[in-house]
Amino acid sequence: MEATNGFKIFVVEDDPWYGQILEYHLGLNPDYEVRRFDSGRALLDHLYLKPNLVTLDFSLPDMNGDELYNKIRSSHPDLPVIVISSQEDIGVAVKLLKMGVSDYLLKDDSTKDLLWNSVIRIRENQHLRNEVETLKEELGQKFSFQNSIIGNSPSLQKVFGLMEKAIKTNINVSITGETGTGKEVVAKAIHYNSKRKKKKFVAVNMGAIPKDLIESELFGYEKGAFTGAVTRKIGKFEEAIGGTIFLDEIAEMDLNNQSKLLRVLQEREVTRIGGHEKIKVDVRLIVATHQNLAEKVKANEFREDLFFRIMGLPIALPPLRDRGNDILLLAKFFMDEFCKANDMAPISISLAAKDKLLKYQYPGNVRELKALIELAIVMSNENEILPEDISFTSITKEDLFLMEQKTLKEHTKDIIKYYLQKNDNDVMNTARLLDIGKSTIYKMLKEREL
Ligand SMILES: Nc1ncnc2c1ncn2[C@@H]1O[C@H](COP(=O)(O)OP(=O)(O)OP(=O)(O)O)[C@@H](O)[C@H]1O
Repeated sequence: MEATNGFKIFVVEDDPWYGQILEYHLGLNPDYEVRRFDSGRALLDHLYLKPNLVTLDFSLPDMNGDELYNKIRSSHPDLPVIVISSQEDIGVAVKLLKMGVSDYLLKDDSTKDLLWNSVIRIRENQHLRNEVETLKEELGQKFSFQNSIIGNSPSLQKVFGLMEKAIKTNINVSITGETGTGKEVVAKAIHYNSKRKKKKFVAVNMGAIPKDLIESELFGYEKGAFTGAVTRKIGKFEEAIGGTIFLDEIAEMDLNNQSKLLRVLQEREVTRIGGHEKIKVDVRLIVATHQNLAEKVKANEFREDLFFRIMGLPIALPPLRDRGNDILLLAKFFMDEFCKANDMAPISISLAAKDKLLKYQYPGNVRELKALIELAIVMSNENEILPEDISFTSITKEDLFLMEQKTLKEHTKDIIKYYLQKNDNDVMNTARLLDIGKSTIYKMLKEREL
């Protein structure tokens, strides 16, 4: 950090000689801007100058350390304070540290060095905290609707409208949609645009955890709760306190674990396995599934009471094939993203290739589109994506049929040819099977159309 943007340290010390020593010593670091005050009042009057750190002599003429510290904390709760005292009273030290002072140093021969180290440590902590804040901000930006959820089809606009509603409150949210439609992206965007954004978004995939481990994963355990529990483990619910827990593939949960989850949601508190303490868990719950939960309730595979508790605000994500032109917006987004990440110049896409993308059915939805665009870029000449660069791995007969650009007459010929081959060129049989006149087939054969 440059001196112009220095780290401001305010030293409060009524003994001018000792104050000068501290001021001189700390001033040896050119990054520090040190100012000295000789009373608590003088410091309070200058807090508007926004120091980064304050050191306090415990016994000042106008007030003592804890009184002054309380006053500082009430107006500047995040300002780190180091107390320097000539009293070797462990009780006072513990009390001040409990109140939240960053460090408590005794006035002796080693004070200067201890102070020097303490300032470095506090500065590093502040730096890390700022970095975390900036990253959280960036993450929030990244997950703002416009940046993270690409598309403006009417079906997606409807989803955005519901998300806006979800963001304003703490209501539970249940997201449904085929695989790869962006359920997790939506859950994250709700979290990072809500009041909870500074706390954690904790995602748990219920389908990926063996059922015997779900309880300990979600609610944690105490040391010694079972063989192998060598340390305490904090569960995902506790981890998400103040934030959001996202339970993906909720339909995969077995009935026993469903009851445990229901209890936690009703009581809003968890008890770690092997523990007694009830821990309040203020979390927003978002669940997702690609299955039909109502059907599972009917089949007695999902508890009805849990179903109603988690349903909250339901958001149904449309499959990609129903989002029209969003396919091309997403393709462009993934093209730019991939080129940027691989230090390539931006690439374009031909009209015929766009057409090919629009005709496909995308069983794997957005995830599949992303993968096939990335592959198409790799296969291309790096200037333009052409139809032959695009290959669909999970192609269905329906896709193939729609993708072939043929007239109805051409399709008819293909069908007749197919049936003729299948029936050993038996015209009578083929005509009967297709319910058309045999003369139509003879005519086509004569004109060499088949
Ligand atoms: N509208 C969108 N805009 C940009 N990227 C998207 C969009 N929807 C999904 N994605 C991307 O597609 C991929 C799959 O999304 P996501 O994991 O959220 O889907 P999902 O529905 O949760 O899938 P699954 O059911 O398999 O868990 C991710 O890489 C995600 O970033």
